[in-house]
Amino acid sequence: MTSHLSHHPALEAAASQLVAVGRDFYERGWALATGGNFSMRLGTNAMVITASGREKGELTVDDMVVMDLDGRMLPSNSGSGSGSGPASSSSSSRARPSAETKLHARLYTRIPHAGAVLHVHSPSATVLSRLDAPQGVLEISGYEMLKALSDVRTHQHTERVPIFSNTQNMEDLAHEVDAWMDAFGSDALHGYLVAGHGLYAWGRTMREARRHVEAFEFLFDCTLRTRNATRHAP
Ligand SMILES: CSCCC(=O)C(=O)COP(=O)(O)O
Ligand SMILES: [Zn+2]
Repeated sequence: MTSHLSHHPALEAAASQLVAVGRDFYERGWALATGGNFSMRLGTNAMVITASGREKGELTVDDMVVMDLDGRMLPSNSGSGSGSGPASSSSSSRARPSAETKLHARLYTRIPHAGAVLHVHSPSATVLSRLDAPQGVLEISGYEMLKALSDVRTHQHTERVPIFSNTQNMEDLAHEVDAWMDAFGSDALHGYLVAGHGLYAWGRTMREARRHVEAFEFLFDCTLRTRNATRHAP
């Protein structure tokens, strides 16, 4: 079966990676039902992102929307983002972009090396984000797995994962993320949590972004298990 992307190999390749990550994260329980969204950068000022409201374990390459980083839908034949203006091809009529598109776009704007952004609704991220919401940050140190995060060289590293309040207003949430990066920088940042909602993580490539999500999931799980064990210790 041909898809509406089949004449655009680079875009189709990115869409295939988004389909694959959706299936994998669904199977791991990190993107159940319609929870989560995934994107990849296309050139300097564009990205391809999953359509809103789709079951993330059942995505197809047609469930993708091409957007510029200012929030305009692009024709899906624009590929590298060279096109601009309102969409004229099938991508606009087939699908609306993720409700969280602004958060992805802001990350690509703020972090020029980011090539993929992954958002998951995993149980451990969701629970920890609620538990530590009052502090506004989750601090993790002492685990060898920290070294799976890019540029981390030692288990003694302290990873500070900011936690933002959840809201349905994505402009407000994007503003909170911006303000945090203005205050603390983004160089040491690999991801952030939204309270009661989930995790955002990114990487230079899809492979690195997936590794970061996996590492965070492991670290969140260990953190929860450790807290549980400590609570039940005699
Ligand atoms: C039960 S999913 C609620 C919306 C959400 O948080 C999410 O990650 C998926 O939204 P999208 O518009 O990208 O499908
Ligand atoms: Zn979400």
